Amino acid sequence: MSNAIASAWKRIEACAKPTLGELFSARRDGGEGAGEPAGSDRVAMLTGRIEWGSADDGTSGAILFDWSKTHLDTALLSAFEDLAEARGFASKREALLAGDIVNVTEGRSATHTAQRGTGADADVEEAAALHQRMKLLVEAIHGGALGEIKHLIHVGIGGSALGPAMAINALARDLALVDVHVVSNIDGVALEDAIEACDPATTLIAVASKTFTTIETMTNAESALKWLADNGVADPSGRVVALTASPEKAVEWGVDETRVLPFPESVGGRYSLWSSIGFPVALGVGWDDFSAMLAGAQAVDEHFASTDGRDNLPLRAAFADRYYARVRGCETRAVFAYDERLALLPSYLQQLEMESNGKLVTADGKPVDEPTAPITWGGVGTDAQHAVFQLLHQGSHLVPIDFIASIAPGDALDPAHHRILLMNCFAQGAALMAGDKGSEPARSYPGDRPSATMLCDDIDAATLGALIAFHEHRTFSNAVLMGINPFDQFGVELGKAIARKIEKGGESFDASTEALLDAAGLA
Ligand SMILES: O=P(O)(O)OC[C@H]1O[C@](O)(CO)[C@@H](O)[C@@H]1O
Repeated sequence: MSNAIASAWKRIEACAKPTLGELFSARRDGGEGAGEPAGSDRVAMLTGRIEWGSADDGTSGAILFDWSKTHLDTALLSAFEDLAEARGFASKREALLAGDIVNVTEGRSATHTAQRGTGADADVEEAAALHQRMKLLVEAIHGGALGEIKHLIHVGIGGSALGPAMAINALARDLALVDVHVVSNIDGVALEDAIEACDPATTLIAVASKTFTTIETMTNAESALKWLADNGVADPSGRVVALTASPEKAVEWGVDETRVLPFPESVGGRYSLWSSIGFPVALGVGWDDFSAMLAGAQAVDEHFASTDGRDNLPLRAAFADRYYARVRGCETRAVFAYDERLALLPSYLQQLEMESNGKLVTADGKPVDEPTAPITWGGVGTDAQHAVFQLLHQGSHLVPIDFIASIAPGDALDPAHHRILLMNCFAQGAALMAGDKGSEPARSYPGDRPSATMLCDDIDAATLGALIAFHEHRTFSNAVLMGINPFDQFGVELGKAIARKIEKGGESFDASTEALLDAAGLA
């Protein structure tokens, strides 16, 4: 570790640890904290907005990012700025956005931002050409080129499924043009659920796999085609669209080249919603919404690319993430979406953050000397309040929390629904921070528990794009602060290799695994 990195951490660790209450009042013992912004000045210091679009054409939107209920203060912000500088944050960000090799272990660039127009010219042009093909295909399908299509079964897993599933769940509630079902699990129950809801005569299958080799996806795809064939579809392969970075494999598998939408190898699976992996979103809710999602993400890219230090909101969020993981020993971070439309966001962020930053070595192969990605978990408010918030308020773990909410409601019912939803969201943040002494130990709340709030104007396609891009850049910023490569995922390979060996047979394993195989009749 360089001296500059070590000394930035020394400063961070030596910072005083005022409580959130003290930070808001700037009153501390011994006169400490004099000059520290308090009250609304603190809120102003730690709150920022990212906006996009124009009110004239109805495309405007914004997200307010309020990190004031975290323990970040001026001393920590400045020490973390030094850490970011020591880690070469600005040049690493530039390398990412210029399409340089940032995924060093695989010798690749990471060009997901180019898919929404932020990146090197050649990458942006390649993305525009892909989007043009995708748009033509979506419009042709909507226009009946493949016959009447009412349903899409999107088969994929991990990054090839979580983004489409989340986006469809958020955006296709009232206006689905095509009824989309995302099937990921190899458990046949998942595909059965989808096919029961679809009419084979009007169903299209999208096979989404970057590698086009993933066993779950290929097995589900074969079964989906068999279902079409068994149910009177004369040419099942004529009903398949392939979304992949391995177009030759898709063609070999039997998909007509005109229905293969190839995205670049440099777009990572968990960063691929912007590429042809977003096809079900475009087909399900229309091209305009898919484009709006890209535009919302691009607005965040612009902020991320052009804002320095503590004012860079994804980087500021990463300062707090690193602080809680390393200084306060928090092993998890929870995300609660106070909006039914974002019900699948916590699972999406789980993959994004844990697959990117759950690592043991730095980008140059040395052991990481700090805790890497915390475990991301979460759920939907207010349901989670009545299930897991007991531990968050009174448990022995310190869990930094993100709240995400929308000012505009997603429902047309009595406004009381949305009012109560938002009041609950804000009340939880306030209660976690303030605590309460209570009349007896069991009824007391320690307080001083941190949270951040992302308050969206509305949940629409652009907002969803902006939220995801914010978390992509937050994840990247965390990786830079730790010196790790967020773009590989070798940790998932060993289990896959052992599953292949089991399938092949002829190898023996440990006694427990052998006994389990035996008990299940797989030995
Ligand atoms: O898109 P593919 O190649 O089928 O891979 C699916 C998922 O599997 C993983 O490689 C993990 O096993 C993810 O990174 C990826 O999103």
